[in-house]
Amino acid sequence: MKITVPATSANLGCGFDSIGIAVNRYLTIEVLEKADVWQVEHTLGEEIPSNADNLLIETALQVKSDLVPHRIKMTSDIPLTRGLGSSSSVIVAGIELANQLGKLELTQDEKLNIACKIEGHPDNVAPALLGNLVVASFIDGEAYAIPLHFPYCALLAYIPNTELSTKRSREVLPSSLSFEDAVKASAISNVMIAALSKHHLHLAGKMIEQDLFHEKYRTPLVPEITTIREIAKKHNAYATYLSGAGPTVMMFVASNLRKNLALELEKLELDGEVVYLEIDRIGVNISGFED
Ligand SMILES: Nc1ncnc2c1ncn2[C@@H]1O[C@H](COP(=O)(O)OP(=O)(O)O)[C@@H](O)[C@H]1O
Ligand SMILES: N[C@@H](CCOP(=O)(O)O)C(=O)O
Repeated sequence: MKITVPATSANLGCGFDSIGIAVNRYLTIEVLEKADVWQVEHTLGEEIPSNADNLLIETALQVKSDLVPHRIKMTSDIPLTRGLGSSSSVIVAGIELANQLGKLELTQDEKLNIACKIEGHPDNVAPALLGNLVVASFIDGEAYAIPLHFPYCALLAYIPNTELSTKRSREVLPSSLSFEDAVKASAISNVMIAALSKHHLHLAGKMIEQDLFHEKYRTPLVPEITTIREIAKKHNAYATYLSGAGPTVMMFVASNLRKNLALELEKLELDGEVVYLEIDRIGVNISGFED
């Protein structure tokens, strides 16, 4: 059996902790034979455990504690700690692993609620589970998610070589906003999602870049976003935003303009890669299950 989960790009600027898209980088786990203890074979680096301490297994055992251990092959082209939802992909894979091995027949809502409880916010786990664009909430332990069609446009990401953990990037956020700012921030996000749902990418992009929730606090951690945004604007990109907690910077741009924008960004010779991405429309996928 194989379980494949896409990467995700959360927030879309003003949709902090609520809105995210699935993108075409993937974590795949292949469930091999039963074993005495859990084994996770991977080449993701020494910091990632290869035993039951791996987040995949920790998650699966939180869902069902008496699962029979297996040997698992894990592969991933989602860069870790870069703002592309690597932890959420593993959490969603772990829930699905427990669901399949434990024959739990969990509903999408149940999977979403478990994933949100573990991750703490819904904006990565919801699109990892459902694909496409998802608007979600996780309040007082209860999660809701509405999948929407993300309009056709190209994605371009600048992925720095440096890591920035979500935990660290959340530490710079304020503990409260004024009532006035909260009203503005929510109105901006409401218009953004309405514009996306009507495929008005220009207006959606304008709103994405007016975020009041998090980007201004995080910009000192990813200062290159300012230059990238200026160049993206010159190339008529719809929007530039900090993907998740960063440090990846995501751009939405018309397909015919993406190549020139990428070439221009490469000229900056930043310490990172400029990569083409597309929307994943499917979310988690299970294949080859044998009883
Ligand atoms: N394939 C994986 N297996 C086990 N743990 C993982 C894997 N991918 C990510 N993680 C865990 O998630 C952490 C990164 O999560 P986080 O800081 O939220 O960044 P990201 O934006 O990549 O989700 C890693 O340091 C690691 O602990
Ligand atoms: N809303 C969260 C999203 C974190 O996404 P990640 O991909 O960086 O884990 C935040 O902005 O903290």
